[in-house]
Amino acid sequence: MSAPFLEARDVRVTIGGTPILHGADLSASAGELVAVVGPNGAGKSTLARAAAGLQSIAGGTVTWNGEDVKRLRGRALARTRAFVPQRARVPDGVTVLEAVRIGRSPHVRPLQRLVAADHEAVDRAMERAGVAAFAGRQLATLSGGELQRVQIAVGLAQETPVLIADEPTSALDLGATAGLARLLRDLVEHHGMAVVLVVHDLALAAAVADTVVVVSEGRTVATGPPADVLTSERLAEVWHVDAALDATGGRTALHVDWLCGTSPGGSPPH
Ligand SMILES: Nc1ncnc2c1ncn2[C@@H]1O[C@H](COP(=O)(O)OP(=O)(O)OP(=O)(O)O)[C@@H](O)[C@H]1O
Repeated sequence: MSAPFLEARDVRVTIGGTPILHGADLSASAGELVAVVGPNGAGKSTLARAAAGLQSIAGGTVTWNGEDVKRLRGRALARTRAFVPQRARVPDGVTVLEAVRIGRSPHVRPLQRLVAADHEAVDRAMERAGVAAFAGRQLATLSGGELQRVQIAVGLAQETPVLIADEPTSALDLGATAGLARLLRDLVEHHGMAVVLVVHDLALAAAVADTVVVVSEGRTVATGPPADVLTSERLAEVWHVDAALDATGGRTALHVDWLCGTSPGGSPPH
């Protein structure tokens, strides 16, 4: 792994007078998959948006290859990172193919048509995200999981060195989730990409990530390899559950004592 391509340090975000992030850090290098985990409302999406240059920050720094994200705009930013949002906007009358072609637009000169290389990139992205079979369907007719895969295809068509995906598996079935896990690993291992994945499934995070970043109450509270970070002590402290990560033989599982613990927001189990 090289020096961090994306580096967000001590990021502070205030929305409508309310502090949302007050000291969050996140970095990602080429060939690294970083999973951002944490409870509901911890600030994961806000951090991902700030890192992607989509959320203005009140303090701290976000740099891409050493350059302040504020200096990157429009097409330059869109060629640097793809951002797969948690909730996709679904414009009326747009097909899957058209949406993925829009994803390609940062590479197309203004008022120019897509050239052969762009069509190939669009086809490749649809194939890899598993949406080619319904390329002609209107977005508004898709299931939640199908739409989520289209969002991934849109991001892949951008062919950026960095992909930031905010809970891209939340609507996916088990097989589609495993397929996406393999795809993300392929992007970092064989294409040298940096991938930032916001995800709730800690077993999945442990399986795919090189580095796990734990965000809690607007701060980064731990960063490191999954087994070092997702300890039972931290699961109790941050998520208020009695649980243990089991990562043996290439399989990961989270063993949770579902009925032990406290209600959300309560104190940790004893
Ligand atoms: N535009 C906004 N206006 C007011 N509050 C906001 C806004 N955006 C986010 N927040 C608040 O900031 C906090 C962090 O939100 P964020 O979406 O970053 O959390 P998250 O960790 O991604 O949560 P989840 O896991 O539930 O998706 C939440 O309490 C949320 O309600």
